[in-house]
Amino acid sequence: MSAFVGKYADELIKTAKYIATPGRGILAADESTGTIGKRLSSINVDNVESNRQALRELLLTSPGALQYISGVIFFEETLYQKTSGGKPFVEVLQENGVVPGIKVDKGTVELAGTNGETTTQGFDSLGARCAQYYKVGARFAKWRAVLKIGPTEPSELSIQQNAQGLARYAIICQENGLVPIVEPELLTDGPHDIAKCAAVTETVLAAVYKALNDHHVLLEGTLLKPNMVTPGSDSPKVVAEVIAEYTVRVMRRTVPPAVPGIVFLSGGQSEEEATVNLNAMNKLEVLKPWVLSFSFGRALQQSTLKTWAGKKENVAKAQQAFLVRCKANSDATLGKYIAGSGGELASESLYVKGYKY
Ligand SMILES: O=P(O)(O)OC[C@H]1O[C@](O)(COP(=O)(O)O)[C@@H](O)[C@@H]1O
Repeated sequence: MSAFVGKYADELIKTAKYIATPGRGILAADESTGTIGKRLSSINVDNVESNRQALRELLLTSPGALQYISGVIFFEETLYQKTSGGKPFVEVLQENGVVPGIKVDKGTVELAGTNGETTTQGFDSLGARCAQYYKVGARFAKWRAVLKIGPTEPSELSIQQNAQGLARYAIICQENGLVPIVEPELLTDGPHDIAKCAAVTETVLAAVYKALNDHHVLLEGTLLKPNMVTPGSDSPKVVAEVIAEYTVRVMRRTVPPAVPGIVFLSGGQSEEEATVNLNAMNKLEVLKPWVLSFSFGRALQQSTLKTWAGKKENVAKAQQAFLVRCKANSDATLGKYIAGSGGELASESLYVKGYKY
């Protein structure tokens, strides 16, 4: 049987295509309570709901920024939050032509018998949760599978479990009207070189697309959120043009043209690195049948977070920093970013060894 064509098929295709509009990308503001706690503690701010709300309000009401953003991923708590003036965040997005999205996974657990490999949880009542999120305005979802590169990793077990998980999640979303963002992230930790990352990313993506096909997922109504292909964190760095060449080659070998957009995660790269790498991919003169854009968390928020530092009097300056990064990444989706023009804090490394999300 070919792809599932449920009642939402046309809408899914339209939404996925809209999110993948050149010049726009996704703000990943879906940090779970634990993850946002780490970000807030880096600026000495308590991880309480009012502070989480304040940070998200700062981002979403940033003057001019949303013109560069086509979708925002929320954590469940944020989906139901409002501005201090009482307007639901979902409405703020809708008024600006931005699609609200929701993280539906429930984090990772260790696969027994492996060297710390994981699978992602969140299938309990997933269909009902998706239906409820659709009711309150969400139109796309995200589920993150995490794999690592090591001497014997990723194992076949981890590749298969994570590919099956992503595919099962994707079809449940589509049955309920949400465009699934399929996110198989290979962590950057390790001494491997870029060729190794390329080989492993290729194998993992091939398994993911086989599983999506097996589960009858409508590819036109999906988006892919992969890691960029880079050397491991303990290996010498390479220039953006090399990263672009390896990354686009792997995508060309594995991602069907039916997929409208590939929205990269930033995975601990500095804001500037992530933007420059995306820009280099879009400058490559080879056939790229999908839009190449961003779904950055840290690489869109870091200088904003630092500038804000939890203080009301810094909000306007922090919003200015956010606008600069949004515009920089928008330019990068068009291959028009001028390196170094994206703010002074943007080159700071965001990599943390063995980072637990
Ligand atoms: O563990 P969590 O809380 O789901 O967070 C993982 C984060 O990683 C992402 O998938 C990608 O974020 P980065 O661009 O910072 O790597 C975000 O969408 C998400 O907030």
